Amino acid sequence: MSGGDGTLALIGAGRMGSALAAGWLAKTRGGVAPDKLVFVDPQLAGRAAELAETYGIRHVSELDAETAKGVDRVVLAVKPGLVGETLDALAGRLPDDALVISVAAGVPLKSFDKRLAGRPVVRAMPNTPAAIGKGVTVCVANEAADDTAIRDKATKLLKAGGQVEWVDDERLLGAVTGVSGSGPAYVFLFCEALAAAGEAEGLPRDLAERLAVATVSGAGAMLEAGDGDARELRRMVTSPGGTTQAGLDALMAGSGLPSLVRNAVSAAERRSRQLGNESE
Ligand SMILES: NC(=O)c1ccc[n+]([C@@H]2O[C@H](COP(=O)([O-])OP(=O)(O)OC[C@H]3O[C@@H](n4cnc5c(N)ncnc54)[C@H](O)[C@@H]3O)[C@@H](O)[C@H]2O)c1
Ligand code: PRO
Repeated sequence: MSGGDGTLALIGAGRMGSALAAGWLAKTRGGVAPDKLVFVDPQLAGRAAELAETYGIRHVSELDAETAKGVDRVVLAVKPGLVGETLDALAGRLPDDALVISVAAGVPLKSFDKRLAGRPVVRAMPNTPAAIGKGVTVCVANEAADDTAIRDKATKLLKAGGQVEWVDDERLLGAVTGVSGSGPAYVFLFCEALAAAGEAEGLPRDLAERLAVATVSGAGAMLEAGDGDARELRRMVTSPGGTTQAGLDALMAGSGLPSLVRNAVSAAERRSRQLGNESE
């Protein structure tokens, strides 16, 4: 089981919340019993609705006092702008020692400390590959959660989605959001662009899409296998004066792909700080 005998409340069962819940419910990874999980969301839809139906998970539109009594872990996955009001509604109901894990981009620990005085809070940044156990989550603890047993409890829960890393400096979470939180979207965009380019060169659309998906996932699997870092693996594909070199030269023309990626991560990091300020 994923730590504790109490109920795990997922507040905000949208895209990220349901990706996390899929990991908790996977027997080999999360092993959270469906009757120990409650979805708290006024509008249960999509993947979360499917999970609720498949596993018979209880669903409420807000955390009522009776349900809240049995809660020992809360994962908060509402939009950053809704964190404040959601916490205000929760604060008086949650048991004092309930662990709160927030995945809201940008929302700082101090916003939680202000509303949940003394409660252990972990601010975490996961990503959607958590749904298949291939995600990565970076965490930072507030003072009340800065304790091995509490960190272990959070790690155990978040590990159902993949790797878990901890940092001590909360300011790093913005850069983490820019790299791994938003990162899957950059990779998906690259995959879309690769398929579209193949189609533009005359490949049938469905073949171009299959080639792009196989290439992105094959390259990712090689990185994961650890038979070399990204630079070494890239060199293995690149014959001097060959086709890959011609393609890479085009990717590096002008300001080049590294500069575009640098700008993307920086823009996401900046937006994360803005979301934090807007959530105050
Ligand atoms: N989507 C991602 O890749 C990703 C990655 C990391 C972190 N996050 C963070 O996760 C959070 C949710 O993002 P998302 O993409 O899943 O958004 P989403 O819109 O898919 O999900 C948000 C959910 O919150 C629900 N909700 C709204 N008000 C609520 C309330 N008062 N109580 C309970 N539930 C309520 C909505 O009905 C919705 O289902 C955000 O804070 C985001 O920064 C998202
Ligand atoms: N998705 C959320 C957003 O786009 C946070 C990281 C990934 O704001």
